[in-house]
Amino acid sequence: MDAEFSDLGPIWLVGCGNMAGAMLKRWLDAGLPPERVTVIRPSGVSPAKGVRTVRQVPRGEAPPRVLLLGVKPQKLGEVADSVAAAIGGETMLVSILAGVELATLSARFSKAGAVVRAMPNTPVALGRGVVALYGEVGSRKKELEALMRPLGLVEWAANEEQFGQMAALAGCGPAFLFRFIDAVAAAGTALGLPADQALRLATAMVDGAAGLAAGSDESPAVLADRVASPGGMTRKGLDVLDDGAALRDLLTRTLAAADRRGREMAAETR
Ligand SMILES: NC(=O)C1=CN([C@@H]2O[C@H](COP(=O)(O)OP(=O)(O)OC[C@H]3O[C@@H](n4cnc5c(N)ncnc54)[C@H](O)[C@@H]3O)[C@@H](O)[C@H]2O)C=CC1
Ligand SMILES: O=C(O)[C@@H]1CCC=N1
Repeated sequence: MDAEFSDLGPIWLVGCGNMAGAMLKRWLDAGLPPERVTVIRPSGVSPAKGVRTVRQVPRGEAPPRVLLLGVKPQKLGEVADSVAAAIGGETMLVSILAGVELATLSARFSKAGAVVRAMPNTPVALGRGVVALYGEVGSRKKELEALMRPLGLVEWAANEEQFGQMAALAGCGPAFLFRFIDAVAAAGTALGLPADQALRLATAMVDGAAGLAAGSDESPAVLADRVASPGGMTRKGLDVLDDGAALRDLLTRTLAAADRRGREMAAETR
């Protein structure tokens, strides 16, 4: 844990669903004191012991150091006025909303001392996620990075277009990989394996292979070659995936579709 991590906050989470909830879980697991966190959610149900949970953005309280916007992009209008009224110059506003541009956020939350976009993914719950960042946070950069580092790999985007591309790859990516696991399991079932066993094998295989790739200095191409014995089984399978760059083409179209939707959403909320 960073020395300064346990001193971060107060942090308010406006919306605490799948994504903000995953971030909170990891922060608490990493040692963030729960009493530094306030969750604002319609149910009023506390997501974790010791976390103050309220139904509406508090009024008349000292502004938080960090306010994480974690609602769906379509809900921005619903929470914007109460959030704008509650923040101050000491507040760093962190938005995880896909497709809502920095300029839109800065205009709505002009009182905030800093406004930044963050694009996490759900594996942050394990501290093995990715967080893309984009914005001008000035002197708050170290504090923001200390907050995000326990979540996994933290990468800054050079510009907002790149931030959207990072969102398509890493923010959406877990869903694409889950589809891949399902597809491998279905293919194993088609070979003749029992479905439950095929899913167990597919999941463990992806977990182990990803760990190997993450811990290796070799490229994925070299690691694939190490699996493929000359004249053996794997090469025949790779030939199918590589034919006409079939897998690469499929994923290029997949990420492009996600990126395009992010740009459409930005236009809709501009
Ligand atoms: N799910 C993911 O993998 C990722 C999601 N995001 C972004 O995270 C945001 C949330 O997405 P999810 O967590 O997937 O959705 P979600 O639907 O699970 O969470 C949204 C939460 O906002 C709450 N909410 C609704 N109205 C509210 C209000 N007026 N005040 C406070 N809370 C309110 C809902 O009760 C819900 O729990 C979206 O903007 C999305 O673009 C970003 C990266 C990855
Ligand atoms: O699907 C979405 O719009 C969000 C952005 C990245 C992951 N989920």
